[in-house]
Amino acid sequence: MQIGILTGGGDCPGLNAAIRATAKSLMLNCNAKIIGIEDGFAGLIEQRVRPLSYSDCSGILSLGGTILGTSNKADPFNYRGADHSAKVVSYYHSLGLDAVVVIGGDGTLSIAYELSKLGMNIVGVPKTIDNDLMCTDRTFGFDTAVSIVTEALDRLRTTGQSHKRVMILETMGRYAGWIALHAGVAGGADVILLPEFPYDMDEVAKACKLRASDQQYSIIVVAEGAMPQGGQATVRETLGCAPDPIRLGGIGNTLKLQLEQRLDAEVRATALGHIQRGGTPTAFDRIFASSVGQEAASLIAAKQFGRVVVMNNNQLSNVMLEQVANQTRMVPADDTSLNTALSLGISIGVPALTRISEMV
Ligand SMILES: Nc1ncnc2c1ncn2[C@@H]1O[C@H](COP(=O)(O)OP(=O)(O)O)[C@@H](O)[C@H]1O
Ligand SMILES: O=P(O)(O)OC[C@H]1O[C@](O)(COP(=O)(O)O)[C@@H](O)[C@@H]1O
Ligand SMILES: [Mg+2]
Repeated sequence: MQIGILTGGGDCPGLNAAIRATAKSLMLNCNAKIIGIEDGFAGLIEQRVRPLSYSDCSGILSLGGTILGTSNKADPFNYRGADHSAKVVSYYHSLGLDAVVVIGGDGTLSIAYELSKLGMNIVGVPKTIDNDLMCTDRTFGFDTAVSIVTEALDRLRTTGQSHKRVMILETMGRYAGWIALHAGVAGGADVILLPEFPYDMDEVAKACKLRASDQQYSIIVVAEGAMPQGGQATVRETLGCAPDPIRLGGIGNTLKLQLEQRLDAEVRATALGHIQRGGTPTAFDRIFASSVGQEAASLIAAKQFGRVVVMNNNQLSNVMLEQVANQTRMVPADDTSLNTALSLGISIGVPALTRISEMV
C-alpha cells in the first residue's frame, strides 16, 4: 500500500505530531510506503513529492510547523488563473497512490472534497488554530494558540495595571471568535469582542469606564474578524494571487483610536499575529493530533475514503468530507464558554437586553 500525506492551509502546532502518527501507524500496521507531498496542494500541482521513512517521522512530535511545508494559496481548481485538477488526479494515479491523507482546515478540506469527487481516495484530518471546522468539537492547534494568547493576556495585565491603561489584544481566528473567547475567559478579560456578535462602541466604552471605577484598568480581547454594529471586518491585506485573498487584521488599532476619543484613560493595542501559530504544541495538542492521525490510518486500512476524522464529546469518529466542506463553525449564542463569560460579567460589547433576546 502506498499512501500520500499533505498538510494544507495555515500551519499550526501539532501538524508534525499528526504526520508522525499517521505515517508510523500506517507503516507499522499496514506495512505501507509513505509519500510526503510538499507544500500542500502545491506539491500535487507542481509534482513535488518525496518518500518519508520511519526515521523521517521520528523526533518531530514536539516540533512546530510542518516538515512537509504547506500553502494557503494553492488551490488545484484555481492556481495562478488555471484549473489544474485533472493534472493533479493523473499525477496521483501515476504515483501509484492508494490514498492521500489531507491534513487541513475548512479551505483545504473543501478542496479535498472536490478532488474526491474526481476519483481520488482521500481521508481528511482536521487542523487549525481557528477551531472553525464543522462537525468536530476541536481542531488541534487551537489549544496551543489559546495558551499563547492567555500567556500574553497575563503579561498585558501587569503592565496595564501598573499604568492604569486599557489594554487591547487582537487575536487570529478569521470569521470565528473561538480563540478570542477561550483565551479571554482563561485570561480574565473584561471585554471580549467576537465576529459573531457585532459590538456597540458605547457598550465597550461603558465596560471600560466600569472597570476604571473599580480596578482602574481594563483588558479587551478582540478577534480579528470582529466588527462594529452596521460595520465590516477590518481587512489587513488582499493578496494578489489567492482564490481566497482576504487577510483580516487591524481591528485592535482601530478600536484603540475610537476608545481614546471616549475615555480619559490611555489605550494600547497589541496584535499577536503569527506568534499564535508558531512553536511547540501543548501536551493536549500532541495527544490530540496523534489520536486523529492514527485514526486516519485506521480509516485508510479499512478503505473508508472520502471521510474526515472528528472528535466529539471526547470520542473519535468520522464524517463525510461533504459535511465539513464549504462551511465555517461559528460561536453559537448558547456556547458554554460564552455563557461562562457573560455570567462572570465579561462584556461582549452588546447591551444586556440584546444579549438575552439573542440567546433565547
Ligand atoms: N470554501 C472553499 N472552497 C474551496 N477552497 C477554499 C475554500 N476556502 C478556502 N479555500 C482554499 O483552500 C486553501 C486553504 O484554505 P485556508 O482557509 O487558508 O486553510 P485551511 O485549510 O486551514 O482552512 C486556499 O487555497 C484557499 O484559497
Ligand atoms: O498566514 P496568513 O496568510 O497571513 O493567514 C492568516 C490567517 O491564517 C490563520 O492563522 C489560520 O487560518 P487557517 O487555519 O484557515 O489557515 C487565521 O487565523 C488567519 O486569519
Ligand atoms: Mg480555514
